[in-house]
Amino acid sequence: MQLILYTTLAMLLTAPFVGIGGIVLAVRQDAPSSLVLLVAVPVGALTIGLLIRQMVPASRLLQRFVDAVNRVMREQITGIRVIRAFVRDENERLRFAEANTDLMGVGIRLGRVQAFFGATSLFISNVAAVAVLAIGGHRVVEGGLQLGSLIAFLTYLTLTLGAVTQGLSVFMMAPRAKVSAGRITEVLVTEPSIAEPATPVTVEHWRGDLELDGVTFGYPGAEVPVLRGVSLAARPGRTTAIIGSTGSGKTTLINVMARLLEVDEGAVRIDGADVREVARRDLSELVGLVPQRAYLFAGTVADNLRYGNPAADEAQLWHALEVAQAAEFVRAMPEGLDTVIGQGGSTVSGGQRQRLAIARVLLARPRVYLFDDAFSALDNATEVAVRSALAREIGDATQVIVAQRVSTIRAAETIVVLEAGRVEATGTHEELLATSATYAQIVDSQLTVGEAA
Ligand SMILES: Nc1ncnc2c1ncn2[C@@H]1O[C@H](COP(=O)(O)OP(=O)(O)OP(=O)(O)O)[C@@H](O)[C@H]1O
Repeated sequence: MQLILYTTLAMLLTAPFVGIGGIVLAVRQDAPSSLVLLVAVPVGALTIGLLIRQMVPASRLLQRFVDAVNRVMREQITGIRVIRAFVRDENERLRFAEANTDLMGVGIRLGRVQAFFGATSLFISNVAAVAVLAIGGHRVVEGGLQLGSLIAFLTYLTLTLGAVTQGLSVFMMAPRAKVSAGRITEVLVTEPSIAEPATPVTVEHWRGDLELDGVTFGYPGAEVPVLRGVSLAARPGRTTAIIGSTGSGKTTLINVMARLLEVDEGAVRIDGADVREVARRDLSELVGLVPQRAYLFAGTVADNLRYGNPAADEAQLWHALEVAQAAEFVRAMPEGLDTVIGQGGSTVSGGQRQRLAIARVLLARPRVYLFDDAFSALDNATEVAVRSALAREIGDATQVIVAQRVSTIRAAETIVVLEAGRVEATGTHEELLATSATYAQIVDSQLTVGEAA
């Protein structure tokens, strides 16, 4: 897109002036020789036009193949460890070679037409020059034309034909630019599915009383909904845990609570206000989420923590780290809070990343904390320490915890058992042991594993 804009400004806009100016000046130098221009310009324009038409499909293909090579390369770089672990190097090499061969094929085809394009325009221009010399030369000999005028005419001729070639060559780039423009437009016209409310509700003091009422949600294009008629309540000052087998919809449920996904039916309410009626900024301050895969940005530890609260001072950062049991390892880092973390948190371990993400959300001081499997990479002792420090720190805020381990959730005031997107049972650990077969099964499987170990 940048290239076509530049060439349009630099060439397409100037070409008509140069072309027309050249013709006018040439005719003024010598009218009879201008007959050559009358033939050369249309012939040149037509031939070049036809060549460009030839290039259009190839240019379009080229853009697609460039895409394919980029896609394969990106996948291979991201998945390099998996490729090595499964010794798929050779297959991947072949996949890359295949994408590259396609690109090379169309590149060569296009290169050939382009080379022909250059040669043809030069040929037309030279034939025209020979014709001018033949006509004009006679007239110079006969004394009807000055030698200087003939040379000047030749210059104007070259200028005019050059302008025609240049002007038309911009169209050569048009097909690729059109493909690119299409993609940019696709992004620009995408409407966010999470809309800002027209008249947002304002609540003076949020308490964080979270309620889900008959929530149904399905991912776009999926045949069956992931969540079906889920109703539950998470009260301030209490811990509500969600447990269920893999794929039962726990992460989806958490995302619906934070309004990162919009419900299809039912409603999510905080302090009685439908989250769709709450301004998105208010909601993001109200609800703090530690996602399943905590993401850290390239930057220092402090930068990452301040993502939760840009105004936090050092003492607040250290306090949050203490609560998240992260202070010790941050202190041990070469530059403490100013240690640079690699992109995506690549230079810290999974457990360290989780603890930094917990510290980050603590700094934001939301009223509702959503922990999506946020303790999974911590050993038992660290998890217990984090959980008890958290409980003291966040006091009467609402806590929703998704976990796989029963030990993480057994003390929660309310445990919700999610099965295939439905609430199968709700209660305390003891109640569920007596009433929910699924819960008893989960507990049993973990005990067995524990005992066997
Ligand atoms: N972005 C998505 N698009 C389409 N389907 C999705 C998407 N994310 C999740 N799903 C589907 O929704 C279902 C529930 O996924 P979800 O991640 O909520 O489960 P979960 O209970 O958190 O699982 P886990 O314990 O493995 O993290 C799965 O069947 C999954 O295939």
